[in-house]
Amino acid sequence: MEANFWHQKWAKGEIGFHEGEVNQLLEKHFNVLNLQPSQTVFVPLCGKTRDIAWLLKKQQNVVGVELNEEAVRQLFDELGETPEVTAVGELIRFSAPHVVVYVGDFFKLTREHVGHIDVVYDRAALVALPDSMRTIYCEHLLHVTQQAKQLLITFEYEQSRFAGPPFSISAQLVERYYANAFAIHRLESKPVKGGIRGFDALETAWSLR
Ligand SMILES: C[S@@+](CC[C@H](N)C(=O)[O-])C[C@H]1O[C@@H](n2cnc3c(N)ncnc32)[C@H](O)[C@@H]1O
Repeated sequence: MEANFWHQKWAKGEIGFHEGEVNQLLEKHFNVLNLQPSQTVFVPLCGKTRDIAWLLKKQQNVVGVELNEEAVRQLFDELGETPEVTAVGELIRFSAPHVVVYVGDFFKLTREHVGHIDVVYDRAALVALPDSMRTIYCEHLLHVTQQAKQLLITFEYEQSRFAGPPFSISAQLVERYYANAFAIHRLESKPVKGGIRGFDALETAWSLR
């Protein structure tokens, strides 16, 4: 997916992926992560997810990355924070107490940018990318986070029904991307209310550790 595809989605307000409230699977399965207060959660391709506010309330530190600057401005507005904004090479760093979000391309992010990461929370990031980008996404994610354990949330549906995003991610695909790095456990699968574009779909939470 080209950057312009996403910038247009944000400009037109076509952000059906944005939940507007905390993700229920995150809320339900957060405890399996065994995080201590002040540990750091990395949220790739974060948009303006409300999950960040929820993680901050749980006393976690959060690092995110998002292509669209306006989305990140809205994220900080909704957090009630005025971010400090600094240019860092090709990225722009927005920061407030306990939260840093880089504006720019995830693939330009380095280990130095993110620092030590305890857990990755991937909701609607892996599923946002086409097959051709997913292997390199997973490799880069493992590299920058030094293989931090993950709570991964995916969708699964009959891919022939429509072209993504979101793309359908089967258990076999999760294995293909991550079996070399992690033990993979399906925590829960539940139907997506109203489906995706009217088609039946499952939302699944995975523990990768
Ligand atoms: C499907 S949305 C999910 C957003 C968020 N995770 C959520 O749950 O609401 C995918 C997001 O990834 C961003 N994105 C896409 N490609 C990216 C890239 N290469 N680097 C950083 N962000 C990217 C898009 O702008 C979009 O906001």
